[in-house]
Amino acid sequence: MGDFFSEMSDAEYNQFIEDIISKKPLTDEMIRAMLSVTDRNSLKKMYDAAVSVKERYFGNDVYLYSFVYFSTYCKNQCAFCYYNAKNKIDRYRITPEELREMCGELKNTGVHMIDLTMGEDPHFHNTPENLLEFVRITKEVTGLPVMVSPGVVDNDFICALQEAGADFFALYQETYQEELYGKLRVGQSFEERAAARNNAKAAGICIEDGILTGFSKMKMSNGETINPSVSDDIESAIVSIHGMQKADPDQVRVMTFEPQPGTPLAETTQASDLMELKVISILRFVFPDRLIPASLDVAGIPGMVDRLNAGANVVTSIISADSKLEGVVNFDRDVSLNERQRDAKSVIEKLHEMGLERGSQESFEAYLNRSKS
Ligand SMILES: C[S@@+](CC[C@H](N)C(=O)[O-])C[C@H]1O[C@@H](n2cnc3c(N)ncnc32)[C@H](O)[C@@H]1O
Ligand SMILES: C[C@H](CCN)[C@@H](N)C(=O)O
Ligand code: SF4
Repeated sequence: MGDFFSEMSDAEYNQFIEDIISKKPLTDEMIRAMLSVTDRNSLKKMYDAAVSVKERYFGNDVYLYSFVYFSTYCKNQCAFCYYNAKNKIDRYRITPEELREMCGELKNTGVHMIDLTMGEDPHFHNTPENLLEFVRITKEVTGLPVMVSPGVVDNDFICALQEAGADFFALYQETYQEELYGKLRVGQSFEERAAARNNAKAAGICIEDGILTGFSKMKMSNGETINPSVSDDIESAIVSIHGMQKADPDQVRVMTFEPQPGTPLAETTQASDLMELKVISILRFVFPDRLIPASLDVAGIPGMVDRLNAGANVVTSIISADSKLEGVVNFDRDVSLNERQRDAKSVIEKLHEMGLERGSQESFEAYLNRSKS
């Protein structure tokens, strides 16, 4: 028995691509069928279709974001996250002076935007001026657009971030399967998280939403169980893709959950990237003209190649080679700093090998301005 792509004639396959480009919606049956594809040739056809759609809107342009994880303190206890408040790890918080120095180094590396990310650190959550100062420093020193990833903050804070110069607000729902959400973002309101992203959109800031895959075999260290139909990646992805559509995000992502030491989900079996690659292609079919990241945090530059070849057009989590800062998933946590290959120069070299180009800063900022209007 064939699958969604193997049964298509060449004419039907080309028509499928044209339908996607003209934004014909996918049915749940189509999404389920695509997520169920396992045959290598059919996967290649799915990825190639996604790349064809991406090329129609973005050509060979790829955009690069530098990642500044400026505070790893957090008051939350997300079951999947290394920086979970209960995890006994070394944490850091950089100073405004250190940020200024880092921005000076990042300024001319070829990145299009700086992503300022933090745990939900009370030092910034209880005193918003501390984060607003970081946004202003980054804008002043680099002159580049700034993404903020502060976690859930109230509307006044969001409006102040917009006034301080924030261009993008990243806040990932992880899943729109609310029972699964409750097991992942323990004690955190689903509605408040979604509302913060909507408030950022209303404040005129571009927004990024995102989901995780890799929970089909989740194992809670406290012995708690979860209904397999709730943690099933295919059903969760379908619910989540529709959930993300509601807020009309300017960027959408998917990442593979990587179990982290010292966390409630540490014993979960690490899933392959396959589901992430399929979801990237389906995100391209559902959001044909939007930014879709390939995160270096999950599988570095080798992983970036697969994700770009599945329809992504942004490379994120770029960390300069000598940086002492962390990633989030940190696939390379155990690699010594100077062996980490997540710098912009290495990324751009690989893009050229792939026949891709670093997009112009003008085209990136034109996208931001179109999205904000
Ligand atoms: C951007 S970082 C921190 C920003 C902010 N504290 C927040 O939670 O939104 C948080 C994101 O990284 C991703 N993440 C965290 N731990 C992960 C893991 N172990 N595997 C994959 N993705 C992970 C999740 O999507 C999560 O929303
Ligand atoms: C998850 C992080 C992004 C936050 N806005 C970063 N490590 C990434 O993978 O892009
Ligand atoms: S995902 Fe964000 S909020 Fe959750 S524990 Fe990690 S840093 Fe904190």
